[in-house]
Amino acid sequence: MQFGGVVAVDNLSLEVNENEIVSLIGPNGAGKTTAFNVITGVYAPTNGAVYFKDKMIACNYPKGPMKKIYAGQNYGKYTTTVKKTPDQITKLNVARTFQNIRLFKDLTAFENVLIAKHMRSKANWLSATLCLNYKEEQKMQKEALELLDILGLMDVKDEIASSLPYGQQRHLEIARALATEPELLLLDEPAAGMNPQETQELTEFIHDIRSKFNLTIFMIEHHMDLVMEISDRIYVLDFGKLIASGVPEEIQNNQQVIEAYLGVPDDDEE
Ligand SMILES: Nc1ncnc2c1ncn2[C@@H]1O[C@H](COP(=O)(O)OP(=O)(O)OP(=O)(O)O)[C@@H](O)[C@H]1O
Repeated sequence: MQFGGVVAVDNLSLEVNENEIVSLIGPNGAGKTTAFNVITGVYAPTNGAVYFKDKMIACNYPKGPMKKIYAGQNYGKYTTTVKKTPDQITKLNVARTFQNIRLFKDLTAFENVLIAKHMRSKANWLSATLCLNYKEEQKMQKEALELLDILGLMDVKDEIASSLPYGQQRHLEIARALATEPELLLLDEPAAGMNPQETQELTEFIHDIRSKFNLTIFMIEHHMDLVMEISDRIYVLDFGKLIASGVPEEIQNNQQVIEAYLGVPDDDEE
């Protein structure tokens, strides 16, 4: 993925298998969020492809002015264009949360989850307003409440999202992502801004939702305790390039990773 002359993600190839928890780590600016944005259809890759359950959901190759300035590898390898919007990718059962929380700030916690439920539904807001599809609407409301309960947000279901403490807003974002009934859940720095105790609770919580919702989880995270405890496998990016991949023990002992990342304490690390 190249932005003008900047190669943000360079020849990255990775896979996440069903039911795994896989983490993508690396220093600031390594290209992690860009990789998520390519996977979820926010950006078309400059030269590359993304597959979900063996189906191509994105594919692109250098075109127009990019033909001249493309600085990556595998020129000529990709020859088709497949571009699904983030919305279409959500409908394929891929959901994500964002580094900077993106809730509907002026709606309640319940409404935030209910809107996400509507993503899965044939009913639209108009038919909901006119009380068409009454049964489906009732079912979605019930499921939204169940999710709020599981996420420990029942007490604040009628609170305006922006008025909730930060930790609860993060939980609400996950509830909203789960409401779209994903098979693959992408979490972009879910523990950002959390203290060690909240981070530990989140670690257990991510474990729980994987089994409860039969999820595959792909996660960007800077909190190494969480990453090392929870990940089945880890990929490490540095300056857009993959420098290591493996199980947590391999990553912890990889000299290149230690130098690039683990050796440099993050500001919010203990
Ligand atoms: N829309 C964009 N236009 C231009 N450059 C971009 C754009 N998005 C990202 N970049 C650049 O791509 C590189 C990778 O950024 P990215 O945000 O993906 O890194 P990151 O690993 O997620 O960092 P962080 O941990 O700080 O979130 C950076 O050099 C960034 O400035």
